[in-house]
Amino acid sequence: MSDLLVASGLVRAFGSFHAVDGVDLTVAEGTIHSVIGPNGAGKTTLFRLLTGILRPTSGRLDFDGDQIGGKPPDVVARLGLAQAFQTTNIFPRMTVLESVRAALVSRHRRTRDMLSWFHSRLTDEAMEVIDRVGLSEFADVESQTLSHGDQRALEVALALAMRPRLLLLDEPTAGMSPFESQRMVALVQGLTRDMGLTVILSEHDMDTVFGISDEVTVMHQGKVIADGPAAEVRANDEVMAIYLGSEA
Ligand SMILES: Nc1ncnc2c1ncn2[C@@H]1O[C@H](COP(=O)(O)OP(=O)(O)OP(=O)(O)O)[C@@H](O)[C@H]1O
Repeated sequence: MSDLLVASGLVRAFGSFHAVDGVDLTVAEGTIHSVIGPNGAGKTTLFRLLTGILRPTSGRLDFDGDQIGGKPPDVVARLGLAQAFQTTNIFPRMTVLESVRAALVSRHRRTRDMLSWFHSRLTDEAMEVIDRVGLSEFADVESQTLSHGDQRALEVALALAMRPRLLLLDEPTAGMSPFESQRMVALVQGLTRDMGLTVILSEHDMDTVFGISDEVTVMHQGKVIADGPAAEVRANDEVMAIYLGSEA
């Protein structure tokens, strides 16, 4: 398996405070890789560095051979690294189909010159993505009326519309019922199994993390304190006792 993403000595400072403090991270293609750690460990800041929302203060970030550190989010997304964001409240009155079509339009950049064949191709492509996340029966439903779990699935669909090779998910099961969480886990596993997608996720629910991940990286105070195969990290008593506490 080749390495799709490699971060080396990644630092992001806010004034004199290092929210991400010399992080090394290697993510192999086709794997599910979780980044965990207590509140304030630096996970969200790390994700913002990966997607280009934040520029690294120093360090290197390579995605499939391209140095992406400091490149703007649209460039990073076009290279194939996309994050599912909580965006369904931006256009609450759009239907599921309209939302995914809009995301596809932004990828194709053909807004002005859309012939009818392009419209129908776009609809087919959108329906494919909607089907992938299990929302076919809700294609014509306004996104604001979807359940919380289905809204998160739509957010994954909007990211998939960018045809990413690497998908970032920040707490994908937050606020979900156990049933909704199981569906999200199955969706993420299907994306890697069927589409060969690589997934990096941050998650507080340890059952989800160790149920789904190939590799786990543990952060604390901006630094990586452990990483490796999920079973090894889970067996690391020090990590479990000190950093995961009663959640372990
Ligand atoms: N823009 C900013 N300016 C100053 N400090 C920041 C900024 N963004 C994050 N921080 C600080 O960096 C540290 C890491 O925050 P971050 O949100 O990355 O942690 P996290 O691991 O995602 O936490 P959580 O699990 O609570 O979401 C925190 O102490 C936070 O206050």
